[in-house]
Amino acid sequence: MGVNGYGTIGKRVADAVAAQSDMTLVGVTKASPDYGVEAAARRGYDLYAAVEDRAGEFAAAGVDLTGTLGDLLDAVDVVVDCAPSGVGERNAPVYEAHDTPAIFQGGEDAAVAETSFNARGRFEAARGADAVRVVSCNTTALSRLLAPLDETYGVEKARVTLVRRGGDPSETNRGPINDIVPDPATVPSHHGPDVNEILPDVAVDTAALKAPVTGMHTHSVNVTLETDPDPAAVRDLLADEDRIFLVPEAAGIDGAGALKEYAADAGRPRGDLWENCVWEESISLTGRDLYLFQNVHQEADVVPENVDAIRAMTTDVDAAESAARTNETLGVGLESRLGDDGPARAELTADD
Ligand SMILES: NC(=O)C1=CN([C@@H]2O[C@H](COP(=O)(O)OP(=O)(O)OC[C@H]3O[C@@H](n4cnc5c(N)ncnc54)[C@H](OP(=O)(O)O)[C@@H]3O)[C@@H](O)[C@H]2O)C=CC1
Ligand SMILES: O=C(OP(=O)(O)O)[C@H](O)COP(=O)(O)O
Repeated sequence: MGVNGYGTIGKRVADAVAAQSDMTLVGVTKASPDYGVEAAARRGYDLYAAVEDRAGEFAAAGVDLTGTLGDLLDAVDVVVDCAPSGVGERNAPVYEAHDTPAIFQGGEDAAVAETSFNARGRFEAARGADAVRVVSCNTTALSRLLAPLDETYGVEKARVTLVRRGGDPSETNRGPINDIVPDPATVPSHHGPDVNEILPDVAVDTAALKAPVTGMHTHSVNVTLETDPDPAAVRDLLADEDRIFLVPEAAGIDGAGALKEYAADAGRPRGDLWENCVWEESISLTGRDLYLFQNVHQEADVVPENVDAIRAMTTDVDAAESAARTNETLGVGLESRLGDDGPARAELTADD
């Protein structure tokens, strides 16, 4: 497969694909010969020009290219488009011209693909598809949370407030710098309808803000269930989800900064958190109303989803097996030894 757009998401998807024994990363593309080319070179990834007219910039910078986007498309059985939001849609005709199935990201409108994708909530719809859209980080996290709740208890209505990061750490041109703003000011935000691209029968209203932070998004979640389980049962249900990390109260992790530090200490590449991070002590019920807080690492949580989307499109591997393979190769499924289910100190290994 190939990655068209070796940026924040693209470089992570490239590494995740390269780690799969049943996949081959043929190469990646960039539009400009900036520092990202060194990351690709260190990993031995063949580099292609995303924009043919700009290939000369690479030669001028002394950067060797293997070819252009067209060459890459002719060499792969699927391309993962990780271009900036809205650019993927412009790339779609090129993929079609090369008869190369494509995976798009959440910055594209749902109409760019035959189906939106989330391994937990909507896997089979991507089987054999020519165009699939992996929903964005927020929608990925909400789909992972609402799918087991709806399956087990029924969801009467979900209401979520999203406090989104203003931009990624490397994006110095974004904000807000000194404000917290409704974004969009209209309610509901686009996130609810995006969740319905994955879980069409779940009623969910979302309201979104942007804050002057870069590390992670934070969700304040309220779900009215159709039954009234006890909090321990909900906790156990979420604990069984490999892509949900229950942050134990005893760990003293109080926000994104500590979460990212925890991930780095755990040896995660780039300090990435592929999992939803749910504060365990926040899980509470008032009658049928469930409440919890979760953090979302926007740069990372869509990465295992892209790997599973490739399998859904190009193989007959089922959802459970694909997720198990992806989780095993990447090491998805954080558990703190300070939590009830965590490995005892004696069981911890250097890889934990
Ligand atoms: N960042 C995030 O938090 C998340 C992003 N997404 C989605 O993922 C997608 C990518 O976002 P992100 O990784 O942040 O973007 P970045 O800006 O970090 O990376 C975009 C990459 O695309 C390359 N590029 C530029 N123009 C083209 C083109 N015409 N064709 C192909 N590649 C091109 C850029 O090359 P160069 O660097 O050389 O200019 C860069 O490598 C978007 O749809 C976004 O909405 C989804 C979830 C979270
Ligand atoms: O928050 C995100 O998308 P979403 O809010 O549309 O779910 C992604 O992190 C991409 O966000 P950006 O388009 O502000 O970089």
